[in-house]
Amino acid sequence: MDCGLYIITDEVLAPGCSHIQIAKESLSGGAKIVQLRDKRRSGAELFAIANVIRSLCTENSAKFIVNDRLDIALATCADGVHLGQDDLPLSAARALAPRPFIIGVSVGTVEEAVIAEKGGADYLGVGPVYPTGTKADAGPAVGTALVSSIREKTTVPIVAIGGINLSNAKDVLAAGADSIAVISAVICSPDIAAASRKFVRLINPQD
Ligand SMILES: Cc1ncc(COP(=O)(O)OP(=O)(O)O)c(N)n1
Ligand SMILES: Cc1nc(C(=O)O)sc1CCOP(=O)(O)O
Ligand SMILES: [Mg+2]
Repeated sequence: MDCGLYIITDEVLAPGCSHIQIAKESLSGGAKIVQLRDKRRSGAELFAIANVIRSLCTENSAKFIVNDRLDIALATCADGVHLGQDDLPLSAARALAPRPFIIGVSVGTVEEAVIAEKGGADYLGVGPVYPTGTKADAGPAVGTALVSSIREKTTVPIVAIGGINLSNAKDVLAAGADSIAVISAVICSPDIAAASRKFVRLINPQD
């Protein structure tokens, strides 16, 4: 998987800013992966939104991932789906969606990470690295030490998530993360494109 800045959309945190607007602006700031994450909208609404973000990601050579909803991901030709430990099991999702379809899996321990890699996950969402107010049930922060431990035991890309901002992102990368997933530090910023660009420069200082 081509890594880089991974932006997750959230209309609740950014009132007045739609999933589509967040995707458009973060892509213009250089995001390489956009995840549509919405716990409230209907399937019909998600399908319509996902179709637009699918096109935006294609135009910007970025990957499009749908959170939780494999049905929406498949119906809109998304590049992949992100599944948590309580979502559709990885084995069931993989049976419906063979590679190159991307399946990312959330992990909060080394054991979960090893199981997810063995089960065919294409990347591991490791978190919450730092405390976050964005996801109420995220659990306690695992710290960069868990990123390093998972790096030692697995080879698939690590996408670190949870409380990551411009001040701590370097530490997360130094611990072995391949990509950084961000919600509030980008979408609560008055200029989503500019905030994205700053993360992109941290992730790829050579560009
Ligand atoms: C990249 C990435 N990592 C972790 C998550 C969290 O997924 P999950 O545990 O299923 O929680 P919800 O996001 O569904 O509330 C994620 N979405 N993306
Ligand atoms: C969606 C999500 N999943 C997490 C996990 O640990 O699995 S933390 C999180 C929220 C990340 O938002 P912010 O960048 O605003 O902290
Ligand atoms: Mg989920």
